[in-house]
Amino acid sequence: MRLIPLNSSPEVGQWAARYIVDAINKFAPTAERPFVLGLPTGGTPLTAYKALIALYNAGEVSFANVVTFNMDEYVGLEPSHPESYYSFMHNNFFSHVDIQEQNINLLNGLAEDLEAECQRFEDKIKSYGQINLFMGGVGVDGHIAFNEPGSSLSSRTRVKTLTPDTLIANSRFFDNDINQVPKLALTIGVATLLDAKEVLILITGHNKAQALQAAVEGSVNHLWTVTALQLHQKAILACDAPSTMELKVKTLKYFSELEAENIGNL
Ligand SMILES: N[C@@H]1[C@@H](O)[C@H](O)[C@@H](COP(=O)(O)O)O[C@@H]1O
Repeated sequence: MRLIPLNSSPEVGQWAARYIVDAINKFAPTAERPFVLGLPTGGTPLTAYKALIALYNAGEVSFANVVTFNMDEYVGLEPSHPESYYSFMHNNFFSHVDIQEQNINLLNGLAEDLEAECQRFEDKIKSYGQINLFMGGVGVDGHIAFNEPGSSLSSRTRVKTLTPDTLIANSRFFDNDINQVPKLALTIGVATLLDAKEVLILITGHNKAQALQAAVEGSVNHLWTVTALQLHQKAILACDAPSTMELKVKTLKYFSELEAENIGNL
C-alpha cells in the first residue's frame, strides 16, 4: 500500500488527476487498446474531476480512447434526475472532456432485471480484460462504492440495500430528506474493485479519519470494506491532513518518509 499524505482536498485532487493523466499517457491508448478507468461519485472526487478537466484543457491528456466504468448507481432514479450518478458524472466530468459517449459505462438503476444488469456490467468489464486504474472514495463507515459494512469481501456487482448511516449521509443531496434517498443501489463488489490493476482511493476530511485508520492500521474486516485494499498489490491512498488525525504518528511518519524518499511501499 502507498499512502500519499497531502495537505488539502484540492491537493489530493491535483495529485490524483496528475497520476491518472500520467497513467493514461504512459499507456498510450488507441481505439483498439483503450485505457480502462474506474470512476466514483461523491463530494471527495470533485477536486480530482476539476483538475482532470484543467489538464485536458491544457492539452495534457485526451480521453478519446479511454473507457470508463462507474462504481455504482442508485436504483429507481431516472438518469436525468439531478442526483443520479449518471447526471453527476456528465455534469462534473464527461461533458467537459473528449470522452466518447459509447465508451462510458454506468449501471442502469432502472433496468427491469437488476441482477441481469449487474451481470452485464461484470461481463462488460471482463470484455476489456481488466480495469487499468480504479479511482474511488470512501464512506465515513469505511465503505467502498456501496459495499456497506458486512458486505462480502468476495462480492461482485449486485444490488445493495443502503444502511441508515449512508441514507443519512447522502440525504444532504436530497433536500436533507432521508425519505427521498433511494434505499437500493447497484454497486460493483469488493472483488470487482480488487480485480483492477491499480486502485487509487481519495480520502479527505476529518470525518473520514476513522475510515483511513481502519484502512491502514486495522485488520482486513468486512465491517470496513476499505480494509480489503490491504490484499491488493497496487493500492494507493491519497489523503489530506485532517483525514490522517487518527493514524499513529509513527505510521504517518513512516509513509511520509517513504514518499519523500520516492521509495513507495507496494
Ligand atoms: N457510493 C458513494 C461512495 O462511492 C463514496 O465514496 C461515498 C463517500 O462520498 P463523499 O465523497 O461525498 O464523502 O459516498 C457514496 O456512498
